[in-house]
Parts: sequence; C-alpha cells; structure tokens
Amino acid sequence: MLSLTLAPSVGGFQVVRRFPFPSASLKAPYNLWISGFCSFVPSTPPHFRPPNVVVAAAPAGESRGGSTLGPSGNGGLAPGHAVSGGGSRSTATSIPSAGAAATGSSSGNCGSSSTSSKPGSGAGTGCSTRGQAAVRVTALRTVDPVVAAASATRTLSVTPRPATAASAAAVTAATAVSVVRDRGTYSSVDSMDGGGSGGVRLLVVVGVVLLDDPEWTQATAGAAANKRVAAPSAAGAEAVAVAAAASSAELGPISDSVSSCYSDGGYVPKPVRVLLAQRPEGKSNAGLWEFPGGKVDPRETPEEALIRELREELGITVEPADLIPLTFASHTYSTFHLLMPLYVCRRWLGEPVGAEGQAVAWATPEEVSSYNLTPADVPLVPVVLAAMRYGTPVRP
Ligand SMILES: Nc1nc2c([nH]c(=O)n2[C@H]2C[C@H](O)[C@@H](COP(=O)(O)OP(=O)(O)OP(=O)(O)O)O2)c(=O)[nH]1
Repeated sequence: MLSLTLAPSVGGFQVVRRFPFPSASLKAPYNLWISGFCSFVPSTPPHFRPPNVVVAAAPAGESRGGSTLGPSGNGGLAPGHAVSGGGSRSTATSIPSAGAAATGSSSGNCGSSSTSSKPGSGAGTGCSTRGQAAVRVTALRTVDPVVAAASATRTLSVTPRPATAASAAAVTAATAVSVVRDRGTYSSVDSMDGGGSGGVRLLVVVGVVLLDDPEWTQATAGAAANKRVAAPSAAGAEAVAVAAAASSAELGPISDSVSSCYSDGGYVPKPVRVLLAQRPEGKSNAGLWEFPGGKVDPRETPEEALIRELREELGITVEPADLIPLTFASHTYSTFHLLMPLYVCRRWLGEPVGAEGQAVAWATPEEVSSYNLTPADVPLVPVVLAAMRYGTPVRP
C-alpha cells in the first residue's frame, strides 16, 4: 500500500508518495520518495473538476534533490510529457515506457541510480527518460517526520515494484492515474504503464453472449416479448411489457441446448445460438471473432457501456435488467492487459446487424469452436457453451 499526500503548493498541489524501497542494495530504513505535481485545469467543467496530474517529469538537469520536483505551475515540465487527468480518454501514451525508462540516462544529466545508493550516503537519485522528459526518484536515507506525518493521509491500492528507476517511473505514473481515478474521472485505458515487468496497461472492455434461445423465448410469452418486435407500436410495446412482467418471475435455467418449438404442427428441434462478431479490418485482431461489445468510457458503468455498444454496433436496444453477468476474460496482449466482464442477454429489441460494417454470425454450440476467436475469448468458450446448454441464473 502506498501513501499519497496532496500538499498545497504554489498554483496547485504537490503529490508526494512514499513506500518502502525493497532493493537489496538499500537496507532499511530507506524509503523511496516520488513526487509529482498536480494542478486544477481551469477549462474543466465545474461538475467534473479533475486535477491535471503530472507525472514526476522534468527536463533532465533540473533535479531539486530531496523528494520534490516542479514546485509551482508547470515549471520544469516538458510539453507533452504531462499525464493529465483532465481529458476523457487515456493519457497512457505520455507515460514513460519500460524500454525508454530502462535505459536510464539518455537525456544526459541523470543522477546515479537509486538502486546504487549506499546507506549513509544521503540521497541517491534515479532518472529515467523518454524523449525530452525525465522522471527522477530520490532515495532518502531517513524520512522527514513532518513530511511523513503529512503524507500518511491517503492509501492507494497500487502495488509498488520499484526495484529500478524504470519501475519507479511506472509507479509514479500509476500515482497520477490513481489520483485521477480518485477524482472520479477514470479512463478505461490507464493503470500502470511503462514499468517493464512491473507495469501493465489495463483495458476494460465489456462483452455480451447474445443468445437466440427459442425455449427462453417461449417462456417469455413467445414472439410478443421477443427481439423480433423490431419497432413496437404503442400496443405492441404494452404487450411486450405485460407478457414480460407476467412471465419473468417464472423464468428458470434453460434445460438443454436443443430447444424445441412447434412449426406447422410438427416438432422441430431448434438449437440455442450465440451471436459472434468479426473484428473489422484496421482494428487490432482484425478478422478474428469476438463477443459484441467494446470499451468502457469514462464514468460509464459496464452495463451502460454495453448497452451503448450494442446500440452502436448491432443496432439493438437492451435493458439493463436483461444483462446477466456470466464470467470475465483476463488476458495479456502484447501492448495491454484486457479485462472483459462478459454478460448473457436473451432479450432485446431490434434485429442485430453489423451496424459498423462488421460481419456477424449466429453459432450453435457445435459451431462456436470452429470460429477463429480472439485469444482472450478462447478460455471463455466452455463457460459460454455451458450457458447455452444449461442456462444461467436470472436476475432476482
Ligand atoms: N468487444 C470485444 N472486444 C474484445 C473481445 N475479445 C478481445 O480480445 N477483445 C479486445 C479487442 C480490442 O482490443 C478490445 C476492444 O476494443 P474495440 O476497439 O473493439 O472497442 P470499441 O468498439 O470501443 O472500439 P473503438 O471505439 O476504439 O473503435 O478488446 C471480445 O470478445 N469482445
């Protein structure tokens, strides 16, 4: 656990972070201090008010020693190298990367590595760089009791792994992101970036297992309550509402993948099917198949994001109550880590189409495995098949 202080400074707040420094070359009671600077963005809407958080970044050669950098305004910060919480999107690209940071001294005036400081030698300064910006950390032999007392005011759930100046830079970046998040302005693409083995960029995406489930359809008063009511009239909408209200309390798990329905008086087995979407050209994982969905935008709940994405991508309308949490994907791609809550949905309005030009396909349980799914989705298949075969709980 880390401590964070927002201490008043000229034109803003000084961010000070403290945590034990676990390097083998430094013995207790060494502590590593990382500081950054944040100020409020005047143009930010008043209801929003995130701090403009700046990673402890400054042009090389502007070390102040001790534990702080950039005491006022934006002083000492190279343009384009601030991590700002004022926008709605990620600023992760401005966070020093693992590769750049690991080289340490490419912008010249970096001090000695913090990991090489010796007990009793006072402060050792580490410096990691990217382009014109540098991130400095300072290892202090002792902790100023006044600063320490002031700094122990907030706890952040970021795990530090600052064995090197590079990973310390990542922790600094995470500090900034955490501050942004604490202010209620989190982005789906933030988290820890640029720390090599200690850093990861987290991408939060929501997905849905959209099930064409004939048995469920019958249980919910058949076509009246089903998705095939594309644009309900007032009377149709009322029929949907009445039918759904009358039947929803009785819904239970679906018993089998092969549902039955009657057509022309005969018995026709009809399988449950799931909708898969193909990632279009120009996007990552192009050509692979996935569950419809997309990124969670700032200040959206996962359900809100999914409802929005399904409207944009498939042209269908979904109610929050029809989204049932099923499982989640947690997969490390080469440039980010994907975290994707996956929901089941059996009821919607409209006919799903690839509204953004993507191919879509309904797959039976037997067919799902024949689709070339994204790597993150492969481990989800058994769970999805189980949901198709055996059903899922319904919302209370
Ligand atoms: N929606 C979805 N995304 C998935 C799945 N599996 C998987 O690896 N992903 C990855 C692919 C992408 O890197 C990321 C989703 O990003 P996206 O680009 O589709 O999101 P989006 O629709 O919001 O895209 P955009 O606004 O940036 O165009 O998650 C999945 O089953 N569904």
